[in-house]
Amino acid sequence: MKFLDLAKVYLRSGSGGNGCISFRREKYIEFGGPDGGDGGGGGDVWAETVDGLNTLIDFRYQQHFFADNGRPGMGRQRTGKDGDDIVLRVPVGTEILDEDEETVIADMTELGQRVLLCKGGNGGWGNLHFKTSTNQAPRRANPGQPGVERTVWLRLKLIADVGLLGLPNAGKSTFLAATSNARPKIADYPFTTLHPNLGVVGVDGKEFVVADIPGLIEGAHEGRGLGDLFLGHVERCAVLLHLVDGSSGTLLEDYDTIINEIEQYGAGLDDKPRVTVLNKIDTMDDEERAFLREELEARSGGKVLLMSGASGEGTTEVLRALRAFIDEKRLREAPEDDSEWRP
Ligand SMILES: Nc1nc2c(ncn2[C@@H]2O[C@H](COP(=O)(O)OP(=O)(O)OP(=O)(O)O)[C@@H](O)[C@H]2O)c(=O)[nH]1
Ligand SMILES: [Mg+2]
Repeated sequence: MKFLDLAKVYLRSGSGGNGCISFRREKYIEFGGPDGGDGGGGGDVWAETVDGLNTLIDFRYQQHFFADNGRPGMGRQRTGKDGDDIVLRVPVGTEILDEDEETVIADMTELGQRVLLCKGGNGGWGNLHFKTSTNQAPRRANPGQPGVERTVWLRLKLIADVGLLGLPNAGKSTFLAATSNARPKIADYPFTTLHPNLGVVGVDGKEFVVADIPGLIEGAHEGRGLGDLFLGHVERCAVLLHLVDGSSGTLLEDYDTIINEIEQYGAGLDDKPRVTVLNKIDTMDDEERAFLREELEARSGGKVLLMSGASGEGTTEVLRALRAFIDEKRLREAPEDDSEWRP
């Protein structure tokens, strides 16, 4: 089971522009000297860590990054325009690997870190450069150097911000599918190997990662050993989202089952902030909603949100509640040196 986000990208820096062959032409000057300018440099391809990203999902939509070519030099000593650089914006924590998927080219651990992946080709010299004492009218200029092509992998260890809890059939997958529709489930990446019950959801322009973790609780329950990787992820969750199926007819028992499992599991899971949701409210009328909510609030000792993953009702409020806990945790953990802060 891997919580890794992977993306393969194709990069190419720009070629340099050709140098120019040209001679001065002015009134009263019969044989003007060479005045051909140099070609512009080709654009580079860089990677840079930026704020506000915590997945590689953008690279699902764009995999080719080609920087612009430099423009050729021109007469009257004019240098060609440089090609624009192109910058891959990646989250902090991204590793960049060579095509072999083993050689690490760069480990992007700090905010604002920049690494050059493909250098643009140099522009060629114009004939101005080739003037010598013996040759005052060189008919020679250099071509621009070609750009560099390269394929690299981006690899990011995903941090699950939210752990999704609930009995089988509570509606976890439905919730993930409904809330991650604008940003598709990570499992749908054509180029990743991920646990399927993991999704990226977005609310108010920020995204976070929700991981379905009941498998892990069942595992603990049966006394099976669990990988450190997995535990690490749960420990780093900012908040747990507990979905309780309001249509099961066994609301409080269902709730207790999960709470017992959390307590047995240990690893600080029961100290995590929790958002409790009464799900499948599309099956109930207002009276039933109010009644079940009251029951659940009394049992959980906290606020209960109402939601239907199927109809979408209440999902935004749930996402916002999760978001608030995530923001709070990130603020709390922000070091004095804010370079590691990851929104
Ligand atoms: N009426 C209604 N049905 C829902 C809702 N959410 C899920 N369901 C149904 O409940 C059943 C289980 O939904 P899933 O999303 O697969 O539940 P799950 O929690 O992922 O289940 P497991 O993967 O088995 O743990 C499906 O038949 C869904 O169509 C809801 O909000 N309203
Ligand atoms: Mg499911």
